[in-house]
Amino acid sequence: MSATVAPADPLMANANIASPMNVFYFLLAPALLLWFIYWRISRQHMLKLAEKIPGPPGLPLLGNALELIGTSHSVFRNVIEKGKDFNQVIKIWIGPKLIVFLVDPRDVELLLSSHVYIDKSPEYRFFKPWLGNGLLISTGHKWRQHRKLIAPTFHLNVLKSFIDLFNENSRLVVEKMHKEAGKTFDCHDYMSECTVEILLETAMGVSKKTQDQSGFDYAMAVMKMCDILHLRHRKMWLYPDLFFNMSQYAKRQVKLLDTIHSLTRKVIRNKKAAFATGTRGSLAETSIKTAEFEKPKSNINTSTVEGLSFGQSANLKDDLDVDENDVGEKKRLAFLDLLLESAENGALISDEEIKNQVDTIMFEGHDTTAAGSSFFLSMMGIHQHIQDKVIQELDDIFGDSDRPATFQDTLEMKYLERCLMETLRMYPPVPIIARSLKQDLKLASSDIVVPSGATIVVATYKLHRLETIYPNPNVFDPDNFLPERQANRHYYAFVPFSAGPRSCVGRKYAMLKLKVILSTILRNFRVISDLKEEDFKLQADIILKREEGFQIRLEPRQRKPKAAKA
Ligand code: HEM
Repeated sequence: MSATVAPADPLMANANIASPMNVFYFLLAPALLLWFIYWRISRQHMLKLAEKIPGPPGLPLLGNALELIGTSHSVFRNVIEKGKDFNQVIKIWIGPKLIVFLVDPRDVELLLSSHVYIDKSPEYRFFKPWLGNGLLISTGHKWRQHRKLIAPTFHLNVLKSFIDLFNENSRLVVEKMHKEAGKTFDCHDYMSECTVEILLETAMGVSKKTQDQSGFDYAMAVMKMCDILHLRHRKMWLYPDLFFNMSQYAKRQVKLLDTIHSLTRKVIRNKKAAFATGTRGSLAETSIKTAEFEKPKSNINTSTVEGLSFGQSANLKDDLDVDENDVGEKKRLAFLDLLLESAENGALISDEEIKNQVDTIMFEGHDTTAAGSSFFLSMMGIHQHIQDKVIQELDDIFGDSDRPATFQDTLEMKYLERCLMETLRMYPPVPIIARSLKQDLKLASSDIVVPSGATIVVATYKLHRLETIYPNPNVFDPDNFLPERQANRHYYAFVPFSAGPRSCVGRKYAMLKLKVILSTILRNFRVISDLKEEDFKLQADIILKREEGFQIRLEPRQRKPKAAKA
């Protein structure tokens, strides 16, 4: 038997029905419905245009999201496999998010050469706590202003003055590698440490002489921060800040960022004090001795593909390609010094922004070069006949001397340069470049219009392996970068450093540094790899790497004296 108990006071019953919670739920349902209708209508344009873009089939609501679950390597392999059926443009859905991949150089040109499509995709926000509004993620007026300020600090004339530091650090890494001789080891650790050390000295002016424990801690923290960022890109459940902040990685990130930002602030503080007391020279270890600038010999650097020496496709000019004379005496300053001087003169950039820019350079300059050099050494280890030719070239330049490399020597490393470019073709350290579209983009290769609101991606890895552009694209062939072959290719068919207004500002720096480090290693060792390229387990979190590490062996080698000239 059950009894229904009537409320003693009917007024109380009405009050319960109209309680704030009930009103909230009562209004929530129609509000959600209205929002959903608005959301659907606002996406009509995108959905309509997306229908015309080819892509693999997906599931309702989830789209292709399930294909991005698995180990980093299996996801990479899966994506490459699925992409084989599409040679111009591919669409995927990750839930409600539309992502469009470009692989045709004409479309890539349209996107990268534009001054309109310069906004980075939302995933770059993971970098925010570290890099703030640095060059990599900023946009609009701020980005333009800072890019204009920073590009001249990477001018070749400035970079030439770093050669001694590149040599010194290369010598140190060779010394350290000697203890690995004969053993199989992961060369990435060595390349990583060496590049951070070089950046500390060249970008921030923290010299080894004045460096204390904080310099070492900083280098370690930069490397570990990169690991956390990679991990966050790999694990989708860590995408929302809410979940990430609850994870152990967030706590670790806070500690690492404390180490990193403390040193950046300290260096900026010291340099500013030195500026104020007029003792800048002693602290700014990287200041430039203009008298040391060498002019290249007239027969060098005049080919139609001269840009190659510095990682650019033929005929592609950007804001790093100003004439030597365009960079006046005042601009011949190292990175941090120039930024501080600009701030001193009341310009454009606050202390916080300077910190963001220095942190950005440290991040961008580190992992990319470490991956590029490790892939290069792996390639040398696998392709012995190609390594023979590089070694021959180096012996022709240096003979049995162990003198440091000069800028002039780096220009003569033509074959090594081709091997480096071929490495960047097959294993571009930045395997995709992503933008957020704020306006529709009509493609050049077809009638397709990519709608605003989509994330648009240049699939560099795939672009660099198109059979229509590179015959035998999966074969390591440095002759792909012979001047005549390069001249006959679309100049947006090779974009390891991106291109156009948002191209890599450190391109020339990277090429010069890599030539010095890699030539120094190959003047001292022969590289051997027991693994073949088919064994590589590639993973592309942010930077392309090998899941199994970059395993190589080194054997000390005897340099040959220069052959007597006839
Ligand atoms: C092999 C080495 C390198 C490769 C392959 C590489 C590649 C790239 C690519 C593809 C971009 C465009 C990224 C995007 O749009 O999402 C980029 C941007 C950038 N890179 Fe590099 N990079 C390398 C080395 C360096 C070095 C050594 C530095 C500094 C010392 C540097 C500093 C930067 C900066 C500041 C940007 C942002 C530029 C802007 O948005 O205006 N990079 N890099």
